[in-house]
Amino acid sequence: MHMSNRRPIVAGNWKMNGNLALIKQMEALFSNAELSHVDVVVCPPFPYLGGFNGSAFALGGQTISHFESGAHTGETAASMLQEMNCQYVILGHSERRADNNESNELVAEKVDVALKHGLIPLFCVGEPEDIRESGQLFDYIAAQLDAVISKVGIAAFNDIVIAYEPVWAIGTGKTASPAQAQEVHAFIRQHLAKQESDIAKQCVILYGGSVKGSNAVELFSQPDVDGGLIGGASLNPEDFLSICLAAKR
Ligand SMILES: O=C[C@H](O)COP(=O)(O)O
Repeated sequence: MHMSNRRPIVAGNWKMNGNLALIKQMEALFSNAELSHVDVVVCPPFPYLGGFNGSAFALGGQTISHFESGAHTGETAASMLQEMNCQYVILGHSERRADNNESNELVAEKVDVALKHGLIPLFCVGEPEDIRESGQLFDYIAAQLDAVISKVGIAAFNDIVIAYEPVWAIGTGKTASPAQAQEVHAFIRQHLAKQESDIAKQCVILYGGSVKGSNAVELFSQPDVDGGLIGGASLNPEDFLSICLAAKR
């Protein structure tokens, strides 16, 4: 049997929350934690990226512009995140798709720009509740994946992390069951495998949506779930640490 060597990732998405005090608390707690089994990422709002000192975790942005630079007021370039020591960037989050009308095609352009600047996209896919109820779940996820595959090519998925986040589970306390998460993660892997089976086996796929210390072990123990993208619980250092400790060993 082929054994994957996928390394777990737990990423905290602070969204538009947090402050300098939270950075201090996080750094104090995480600098003494034994987390050699997992890559921990924190994605704070842009102004706070420069406020982190230690190397207890990697940093990520929450979006980038699809432009490289220039007269685009309010936007942030991939090269700037790279200069501010970011290794990751969240792209295609459902909140940006909804609040900022980000289409599958725009998300694909951003993934392309991120890769060109050496950032690892945390590329989010996931269905709203009505899509799941109408039986279009897999077509919907496939279209989100295909837009990026056709823009950057399947080989680029060596350097892309996928996050499956069912929209109905985000910030609602309504977590996908471990079986529901596994079903979609397996589908994503099979969909990639239609193009390139080794890349499908190696691709890290995170689950996001109301992950907490109390449900993380069960979610992360699913065979195709390689970690999590954590919103609300990433704002509480102890909760976030317990989720990181729950990653597969
Ligand atoms: O990016 C993180 C997700 O949107 C999950 O958020 P949540 O953990 O608050 O449900």
